[in-house]
Amino acid sequence: MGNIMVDIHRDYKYAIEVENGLLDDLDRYRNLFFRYEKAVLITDENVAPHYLRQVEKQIDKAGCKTHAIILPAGEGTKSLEKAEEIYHHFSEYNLSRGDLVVALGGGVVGDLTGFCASTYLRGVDFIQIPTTLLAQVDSSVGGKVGVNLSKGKNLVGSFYQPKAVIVDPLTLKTLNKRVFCDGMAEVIKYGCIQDKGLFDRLMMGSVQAPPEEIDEIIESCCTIKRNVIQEDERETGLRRILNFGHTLGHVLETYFNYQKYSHGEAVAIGMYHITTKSESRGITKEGTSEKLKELLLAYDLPVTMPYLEQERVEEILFRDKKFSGNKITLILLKDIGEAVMVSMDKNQLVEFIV
Ligand SMILES: NC(=O)c1ccc[n+]([C@@H]2O[C@H](COP(=O)([O-])OP(=O)(O)OC[C@H]3O[C@@H](n4cnc5c(N)ncnc54)[C@H](O)[C@@H]3O)[C@@H](O)[C@H]2O)c1
Ligand SMILES: O=C(O)C(=O)C[C@@H](O)[C@H](O)[C@H](O)COP(=O)(O)O
Ligand SMILES: [Zn+2]
Repeated sequence: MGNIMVDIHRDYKYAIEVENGLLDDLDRYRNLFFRYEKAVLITDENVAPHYLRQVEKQIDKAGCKTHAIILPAGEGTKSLEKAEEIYHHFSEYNLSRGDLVVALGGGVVGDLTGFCASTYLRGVDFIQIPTTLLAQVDSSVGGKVGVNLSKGKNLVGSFYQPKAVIVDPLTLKTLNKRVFCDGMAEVIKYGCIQDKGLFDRLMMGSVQAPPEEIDEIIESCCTIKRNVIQEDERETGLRRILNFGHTLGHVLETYFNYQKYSHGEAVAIGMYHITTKSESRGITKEGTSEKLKELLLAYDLPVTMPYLEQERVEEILFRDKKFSGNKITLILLKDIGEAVMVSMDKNQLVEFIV
């Protein structure tokens, strides 16, 4: 059980605490809550019945008045329309720069809440209480916040770090299997890009939610992400490796209007597909894509590319925010645990992945 410090620069230093039962022990954050007169808690309809009251009670007890916003669950909620609704709530509630916003939920709630916190009054403090595996290993850390447009994934957003990340792996007990496996896609991503030991450990046996070891896995992933973002908060270099599998993954999510594939599933197909391509070109060690496929399938994640119309793929692909002019940096594997960045132009990208 650990406390991982993120130290980006003077203004951005926060702890990621990972501990079973932490949601029953928010008293240890009383010095943080005490700083704020009021807090707006944002969550969704699936998370609220399990955890909202528990969190509200403890924040209230610390002397910070709470107000809750319960959103519909699902990727469709990560939208400008919902952001606007949240801004209205903030203004009705007279939220000030001296108040706090709390994201209690998965990556959808976290990304949207962080985005609203980063933009309302040009910035209100926020904390992350992630309740899905994906949010605990990835989205709650590192400060990428934002919303989707129908034309593309996460096209509107900012970098805005939370004041704290509070991870209670016991919340994973109420997740359904599909959502748990989504999170495993990002865990597998970390193994692929930087941690062969983690990849091999996953290959040795199936991890269920929440097993004894899930807290260790969460900590390993958060430590990798912390190290990456401490070196490169704004994704001008190393941070790009966290996007392995995402170039195609985001195309798939957008192409099907965020309905067919969850984020983890789309990333799973993206990682496998790109690795078969790079392997066939001799960039990736032979056999890597087979190993990756075996691991993804073990977590019921998809690997098969659906039929896609090339014109529409290109239209979505070319809006990827990793483009700078005509050039994009694509993340590939040399081997399990070793990512490489390859710069290519639009034509080369299409040739490479389509
Ligand atoms: N900001 C980042 O760095 C980053 C990183 C990775 C992914 N993301 C984003 O995260 C989003 C996906 O997040 P997600 O997979 O957590 O999806 P999600 O937030 O939609 O949650 C998945 C489902 O699980 C439910 N749920 C959440 N916690 C629960 C719990 N403890 N018990 C029962 N049900 C629970 C939710 O209501 C939802 O139905 C995508 O939009 C993706 O782009 C962002
Ligand atoms: O934190 C990052 O950096 C990542 O790329 C993590 C990804 O898992 C995540 O899906 C992220 O939201 C993708 O960001 P985007 O900038 O490609 O939209
Ligand atoms: Zn992701």
